Amino acid sequence: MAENVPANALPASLLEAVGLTKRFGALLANDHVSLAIRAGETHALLGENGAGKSTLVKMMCGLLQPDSGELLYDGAPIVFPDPATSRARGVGVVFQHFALFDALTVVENVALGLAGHEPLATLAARIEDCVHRYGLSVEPYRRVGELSVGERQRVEIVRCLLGNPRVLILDEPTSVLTPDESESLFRTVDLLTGEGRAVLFISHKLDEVRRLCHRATVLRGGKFIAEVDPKTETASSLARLMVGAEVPRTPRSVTHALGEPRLLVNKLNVAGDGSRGSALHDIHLEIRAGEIVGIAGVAGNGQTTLFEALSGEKPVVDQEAIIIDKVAAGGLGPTERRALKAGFVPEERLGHAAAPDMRLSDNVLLTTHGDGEIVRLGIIRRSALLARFQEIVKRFDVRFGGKDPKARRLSGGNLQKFVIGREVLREPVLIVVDQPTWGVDAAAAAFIRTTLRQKAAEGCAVLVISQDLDELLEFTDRIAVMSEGRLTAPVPVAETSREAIGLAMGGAQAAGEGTHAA
Ligand SMILES: Nc1ncnc2c1ncn2[C@@H]1O[C@H](COP(=O)(O)OP(=O)(O)OP(=O)(O)O)[C@@H](O)[C@H]1O
Repeated sequence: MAENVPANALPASLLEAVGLTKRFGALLANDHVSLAIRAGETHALLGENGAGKSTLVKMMCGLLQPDSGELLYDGAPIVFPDPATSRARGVGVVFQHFALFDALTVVENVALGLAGHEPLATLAARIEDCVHRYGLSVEPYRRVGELSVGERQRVEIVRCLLGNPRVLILDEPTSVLTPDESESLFRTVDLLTGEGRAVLFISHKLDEVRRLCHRATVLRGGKFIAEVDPKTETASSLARLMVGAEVPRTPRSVTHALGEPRLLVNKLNVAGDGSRGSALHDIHLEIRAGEIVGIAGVAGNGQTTLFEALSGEKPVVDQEAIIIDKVAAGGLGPTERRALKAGFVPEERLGHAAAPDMRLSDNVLLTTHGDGEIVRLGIIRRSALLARFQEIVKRFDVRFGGKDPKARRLSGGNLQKFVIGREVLREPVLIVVDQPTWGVDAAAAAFIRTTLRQKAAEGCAVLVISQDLDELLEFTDRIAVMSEGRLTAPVPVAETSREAIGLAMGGAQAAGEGTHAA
C-alpha cells in the first residue's frame, strides 16, 4: 500500500485543526487538539471509545463549533458554520450512523442531499460512473431498506464522492465490513489519495491502520497523545498509546460440560418480504447451555432476517421452528421471548437497540419492562430502574458526559457497551448478539467477548452474528456460515479455517460437512 512521503517533500496540509477545544457540561471532550491532514495521505485518528474522535471530526466539518482553537484550510483560517458549507468547500464525512431513508431508493437518497434538481436518471448515471471509477458496488435503483449495513455505507461514500471532496473523513468505515469488503474499500482509499485527496480514517482495527495509513494521531481522554508512523508501530504498541496500559486478550474457551439445548431452530423458513432482509431456507441450529456459536457471512445473506426471526420481530408461522429453553416460541413476540429469559442485541444500536432521543435510563426499560423487577403490576419502579442503569454503566464502563444523557449523545462504542450490558444484566439463558463489538475499541471489545464467555460458562447459550471473522475465530466454540439464506452446520473452531469459512461465505459448503445436522 502507500509509501512514506520523504520529510523534505511533505505536501502542504489541506485541513488542519489547531488547538481545538470542546466542552459538554463538565466533560472536556477535546482539549487543545491539533491535527493536520495532508494532500495525498491517509491519516488515522485513533483513540479508545469516548476519546473524542467523533467530536474532533464534527468540529472539522462544521457540525459542532469549537469553544476555542481554529481550523485552517489550505493554510488559511476558516470557519465552517455548518456541514453544508464544509461539504461545498470539499470536506466530506461518512459517519458511523448513517442518514438514509429506508423507504427511498439509493438514487433518491443521494438526490435529497444535493442542491438543485438534477433528474434522477442523470444522477443514477453519475452514481454508476463513480461506482465504476472507485470500485464500489452500489445499485442506484435498489431501495435502501433492502440493503445491508455494508451496502448502506457504500451509498454514503458514493454520496460523499459525488461532491468531489478534497478531504474525505471516514468514521469507522470497516467495522461493519467483511474482510473482502474492507480490502475493496482500501483500494478505493488508495485510489482517492493517489488523486491527491486526503483521507482521515478512524478505526479501532489497528492492523488495518498499520497497512493503510501514512500517519496516525492518537487521542486519549480528549487530549492529543502522539502522532506516529503506524508502519513502524505494532498493533499492541498503538493500543498501548490509546489506552495508556496493556490491552488484555480474550481468554480462549475453557473446557466445561455443555448443558441442555437452550436454542433449537428446526426447519426454519421465512419468506423474503421484498424489503429488508432475505428469505431463510430450512435453517437448523442447536445451541446448548455453555456454548458460543458464531455465524459468519457476507452482510445481506439473511443474517438480519435470522436475527429478527429469533428475536420475534419477524413472525414465524411454525411454532416449533424456534424452541427457547424447551418452549415452542415461533409464534411468540419479543416481550414473550424475553420473558423466557432470552436477550437480543441487534446490529443497529442507535434506532433499533436504543431510542436516540430517550435518556439512557429510559432505554433500559425498552428490554426490561417485562422482567418483573423493574415494572410491577404495570407500575415502573423508578428506583429499581435507576439502580439497573447505574449497574450497567459501572460494570460495563459506559462513559458519557452528564448524569443521564439521551442515547444519541453517547459515543458509538459506549452505546454498544450499554446495550450489551443491558441484556447481560438481565441474566439471560440465551443471548443473541448481532455484531457485538462494532465500533468498540480493543480493550472494550476484549471485555465484551470475555463477558459473553463468562455468560456461557454460567450456562447461557450465546449466538454471535459477526462479519469479523477474526472475532469469531477468537472466542466462539463453533462457527456456521450464512449464505443466501442458508446456514451450514456449525463446525468446531479447531476444525475449520479462515479459508474454509471464506469459501462457505461464497456459497460453497466448505465450513462444515453438511448443511443440516447441528
Ligand atoms: N452532544 C454531546 N453532549 C454531551 N456529551 C457528548 C456529546 N457528544 C459527545 N459527548 C461525549 O464526549 C465524549 C467523546 O465522545 P466522542 O463521540 O467524540 O468519542 P469517540 O472517540 O468518537 O468514541 P467512539 O470510538 O466510541 O465513537 C464522550 O464521553 C461522549 O459521551
